[in-house]
Amino acid sequence: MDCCFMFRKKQPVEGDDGEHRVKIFSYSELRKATHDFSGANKIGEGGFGSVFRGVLRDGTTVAVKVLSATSRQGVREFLTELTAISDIKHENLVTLIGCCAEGSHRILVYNYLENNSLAQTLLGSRGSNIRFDWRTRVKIAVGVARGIAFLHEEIRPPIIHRDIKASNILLDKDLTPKISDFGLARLLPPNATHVSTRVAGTLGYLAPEYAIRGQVTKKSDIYSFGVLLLEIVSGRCNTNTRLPYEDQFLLERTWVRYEQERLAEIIDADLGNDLDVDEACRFLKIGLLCTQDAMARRPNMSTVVRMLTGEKHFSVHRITRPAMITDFADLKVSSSQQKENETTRSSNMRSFSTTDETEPFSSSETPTQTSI
Ligand SMILES: Nc1ncnc2c1ncn2[C@@H]1O[C@H](COP(=O)(O)OP(=O)(O)OP(=O)(O)O)[C@@H](O)[C@H]1O
Repeated sequence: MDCCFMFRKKQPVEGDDGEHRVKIFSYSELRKATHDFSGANKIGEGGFGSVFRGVLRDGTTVAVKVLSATSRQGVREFLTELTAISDIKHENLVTLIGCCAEGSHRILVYNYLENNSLAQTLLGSRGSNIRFDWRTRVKIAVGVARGIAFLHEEIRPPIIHRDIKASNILLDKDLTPKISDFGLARLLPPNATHVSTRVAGTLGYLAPEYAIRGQVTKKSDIYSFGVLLLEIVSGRCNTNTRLPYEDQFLLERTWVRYEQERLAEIIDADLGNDLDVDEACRFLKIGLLCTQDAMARRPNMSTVVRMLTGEKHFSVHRITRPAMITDFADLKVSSSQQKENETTRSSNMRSFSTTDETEPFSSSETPTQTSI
């Protein structure tokens, strides 16, 4: 039998009254809903555990996430954390409906999103019937950016997602993007991270300071979003080892084309003529802005939203090429193009416009670039 667990918020969301409820499901109800967690009902497997499609007694279709790494957490502690997460509601975040914490079982119940993840639909090799036209991609990019901005800037304390990537962007029936897995890092035992368990699918999204030093800040989410944005515009995964070596890494490839002033070649060919090329190139440049090595040079998320929507216009701005970008001598470019690129590479930077020069440099980190 369902019941409701009354909780006083540990970490209140601004503007709320401090009182809220988390729906508690019994293990037997979730077992029934998912046909005993059958293989046929399994829709995914992630670093936190397995995900099953289920139908509740009232007919609601849900996604049931059976957590694997949290069994050491006590019921009260688990519910307290979950209560904080379930308070967080936004159009671009997956809604947590409730949970189960019986014995060693720790299970989360979410709204079911009909159109799967961006990883499976836009980037997946299995193909999908969804047509991601340009306006849909804009809606997805802006929606994800708004969801992250909400987590970073509108709730207290802010939530750093830590794992922004295409498989964590789910799509509802109208292709509205919903970010999943936010706040779940709090449910892990101390010193544990689910990221390392699925590093292959995550690696290309990790900011250098996160990958090398384990340093997690809002700016590491911004970096991951930048990579995701390149994927949305190009329609391809950030890493594709089936391509020739120089094309395998999307961020590198985008940099090469940017330096060659051939950025439009990065845009997904499937879009045909159905797009605004200038807007798509602007999105790619925002992706490059977000993936700069220096955290202070990456814009914050609400600024990214305004850049994407065109409310913040580019005038003069500089993007620094990440140190990891290799030398592209093996790329087949015309000799005149090559010459032109040499000049650009020697300065190890590129410029494009934005009306706000100050924002990306707002932290204490001093940029070392020269003026354009
Ligand atoms: N609310 C949901 N509605 C529909 N499908 C879902 C839902 N939540 C998860 N899924 C499916 O389950 C899959 C696994 O999700 P999960 O978030 O556990 O792992 P992941 O994102 O693939 O990997 P990781 O845990 O490393 O981030 C998703 O890719 C998606 O296909």
